[in-house]
Amino acid sequence: MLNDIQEVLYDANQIQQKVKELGDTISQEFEGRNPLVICVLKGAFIFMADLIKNITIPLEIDFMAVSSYGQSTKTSGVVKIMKDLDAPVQGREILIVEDIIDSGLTLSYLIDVLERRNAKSVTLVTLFDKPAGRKVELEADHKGFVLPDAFVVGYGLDFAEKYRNLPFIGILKPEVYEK
Ligand SMILES: O=P(O)(O)OC[C@H]1O[C@H](OP(=O)(O)OP(=O)(O)O)[C@H](O)[C@@H]1O
Ligand code: HPA
Ligand SMILES: [Mg+2]
Repeated sequence: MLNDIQEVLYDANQIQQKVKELGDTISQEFEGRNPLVICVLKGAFIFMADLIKNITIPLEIDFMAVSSYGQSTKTSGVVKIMKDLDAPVQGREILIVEDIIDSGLTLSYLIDVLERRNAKSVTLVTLFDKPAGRKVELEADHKGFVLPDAFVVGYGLDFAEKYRNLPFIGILKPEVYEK
């Protein structure tokens, strides 16, 4: 698996440090608001678990699974809900937890869904941001690292469901997906 990585961008320690900073900021911002923290599966599951351990105020969690990449390194452009939330979001203060914003299509779709369901507020935190990939205008309220224009894996992010368990984020060698 390690042979398929061209370059490690951020290692496990650097990620944990950043996640703690994000947890501190979010704890202050959401004091007294009892946020509903939504994990966007599958990619965000590791970030979600680490982040909420660094949030010190009361919160609730829920999960939504959406998919648009499948076996490719390019978005299909069609965001499919594979699993919906368990509970209504009407009147709730939502914090969406995402692993990466690339084209922005996944999150613009999700934000639209949550607003149509009458969430009170929607705030966006992403660990990784790849601004060069944008197809729609979208900015996270909080972000960890800005990444170069390359396909990355690890810390929850996959290529064809592989590499999610790598503890770091790294660039996948193009020969892995170009063959
Ligand atoms: O900004 P975008 O171009 O929409 O890309 C970002 C989304 O793509 C990935 O999910 P994917 O569809 O691969 O599903 P997964 O989380 O199950 O890997 C990633 O986890 C984000 O949710
Ligand atoms: N890697 C893995 N999954 C992704 C990426 C990426 O660079 N961009 C959007 N989904
Ligand atoms: Mg994926």
